[in-house]
Amino acid sequence: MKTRPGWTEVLTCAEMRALEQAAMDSGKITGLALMEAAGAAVARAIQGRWPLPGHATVLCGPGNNGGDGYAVAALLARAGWQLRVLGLDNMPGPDAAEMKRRWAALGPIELLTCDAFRAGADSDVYVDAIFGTGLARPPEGELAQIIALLGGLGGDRACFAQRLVAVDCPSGLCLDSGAHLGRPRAGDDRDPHARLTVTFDSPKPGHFLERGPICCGELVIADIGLRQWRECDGRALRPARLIAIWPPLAVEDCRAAIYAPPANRLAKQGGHKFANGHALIVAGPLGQGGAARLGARAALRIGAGLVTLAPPKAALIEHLGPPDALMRRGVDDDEALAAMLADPRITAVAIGPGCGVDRAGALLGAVLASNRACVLDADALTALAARGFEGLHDRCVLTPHGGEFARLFPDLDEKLNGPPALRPPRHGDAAHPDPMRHMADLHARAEAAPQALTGRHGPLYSKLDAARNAAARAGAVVLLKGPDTVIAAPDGQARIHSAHDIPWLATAGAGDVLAGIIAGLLARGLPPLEAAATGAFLHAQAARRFGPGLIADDLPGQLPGVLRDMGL
Ligand SMILES: NC(=O)C1=CN([C@@H]2O[C@H](COP(=O)(O)OP(=O)(O)OC[C@H]3O[C@@H](n4cnc5c(N)ncnc54)[C@H](O)[C@@H]3O)[C@@H](O)[C@H]2O)[C@@H](O)CC1
Ligand SMILES: [K+]
Repeated sequence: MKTRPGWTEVLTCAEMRALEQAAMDSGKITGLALMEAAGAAVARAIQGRWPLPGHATVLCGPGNNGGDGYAVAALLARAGWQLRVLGLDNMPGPDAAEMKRRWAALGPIELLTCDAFRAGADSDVYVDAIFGTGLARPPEGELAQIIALLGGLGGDRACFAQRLVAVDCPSGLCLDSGAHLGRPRAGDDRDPHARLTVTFDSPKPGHFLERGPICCGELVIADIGLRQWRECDGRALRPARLIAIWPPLAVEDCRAAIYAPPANRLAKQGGHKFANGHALIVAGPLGQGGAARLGARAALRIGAGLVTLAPPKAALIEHLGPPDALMRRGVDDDEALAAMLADPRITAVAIGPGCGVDRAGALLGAVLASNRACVLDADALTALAARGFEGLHDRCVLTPHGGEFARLFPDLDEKLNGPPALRPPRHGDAAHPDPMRHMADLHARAEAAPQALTGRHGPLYSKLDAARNAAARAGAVVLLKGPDTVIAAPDGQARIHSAHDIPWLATAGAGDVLAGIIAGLLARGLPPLEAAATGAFLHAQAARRFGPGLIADDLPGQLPGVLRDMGL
């Protein structure tokens, strides 16, 4: 698969509202015009996928998402579609009311109830315009049941999933977090899955996080005329930029980021190998060197000029094999490491993979005192949790998975996932004797007290919030791993990399390779946030390029092809 790397800006729901308000306050555009543009974008997306007019059922909720639904209905009807529109007996805001009035001149509005929904004839397309960014609490009563029906409660999951078009999001999804309000965080069978979601101006975090990518289906980002406010005045509305690195969107490429690092301290050395930096990968005791070797190989492949592997002297014998390009130097203690790091040509360090917690704890002080750009992963994170954050600085990149994050930031983890006793087992946890039973227990407890797993008031605390809070507290870049990787810097800048499409990347040693790629990019002079975000992307691209059957050893060898695909 050849994809060009791209990125797109992401707005939280509050930022989206602020942007819309700024545009309307300028007097140059009205809310009604925005809603017309939104409705037109959804109608266009439907007509693009169902070129022949057919039957459509449009479900309109109480607010502006519902207003978009009435606008879609009117446009489809004018294009020759047969429409069935269900809505609420309420008085929405002025723009949605105008759309409702316009539709009412064209056709009837049935009351949006379960019975009415079930009674109607089958449709080619179902448009979910019940809730969008305004969802503030879990849907209840009839609306909750209709949403559950769309999710396949009546056994119709497969039948709706291919025909469901979501306006902004499948209803019930919190667009700031990607979780469902008042529902088990790990998801639920009743969550609607759309074939297509059309969102406006910019994606929201919930399109990329947690259940979002699974429930939204194909994501279409429609320009509705807000761009000029986002690009000019919008800066003031969004002090901390959030960017999603999202392969299908080729907005810009990251070629410049990789091969013209702006801050390469050694650039003046021209084409010399030291101009590409020197990465030091700390390795562990005899018999545990594989993880660090994977990282070292990845650092070489991503273009670090030199890579040195540093195991204890007694373990050097384990590293006699390839790659021959790799240098090896024994390091037994913190003094030896400090002496090695006195060489200014070493531009980045990675410590943790296969290191052993004791050795990582003993060497961590020397790594941090050297003030070098560094990646702290695996055992180094466990050691850090025990030792505290003193000495961390803004050139450190912490790469925890969920379990390591919980050890480092237990309060943030609890805010995100609920008390440890109530969250699903995950990577890094002590093995649960019976994971299936454990999940069943969790679901039962969540049914009894849904607020135990997610809050009942939106927006929910998100993985993005957790990573940002963690980065601010640690004073370092935090890369929180998962199918949705969030990377945050202490100043609030953040990146999301969504990789739900490559489940085969969850394989032993993949994290060690990621640490090596980031160390290689840091060694080349990339700033820590960019090194971590670009690293996460390249790592995922390598897995995409290889496909299923991947083992971590395959990843570094894919990197040259990934770079070639990007035109490098
Ligand atoms: N912000 C923008 O720039 C634009 C927004 N548009 C549409 O407007 C939507 C947001 O509109 P709204 O803010 O009106 O919100 P929604 O239409 O998403 O929410 C509906 C209303 O229901 C109420 N509500 C929330 N949770 C509820 C619950 N559980 N049960 C019952 N009622 C509940 C809220 O008070 C809200 O006003 C977007 O998703 C999008 O579809 C578009 O028209 C284009 C421009
Ligand atoms: K919706």
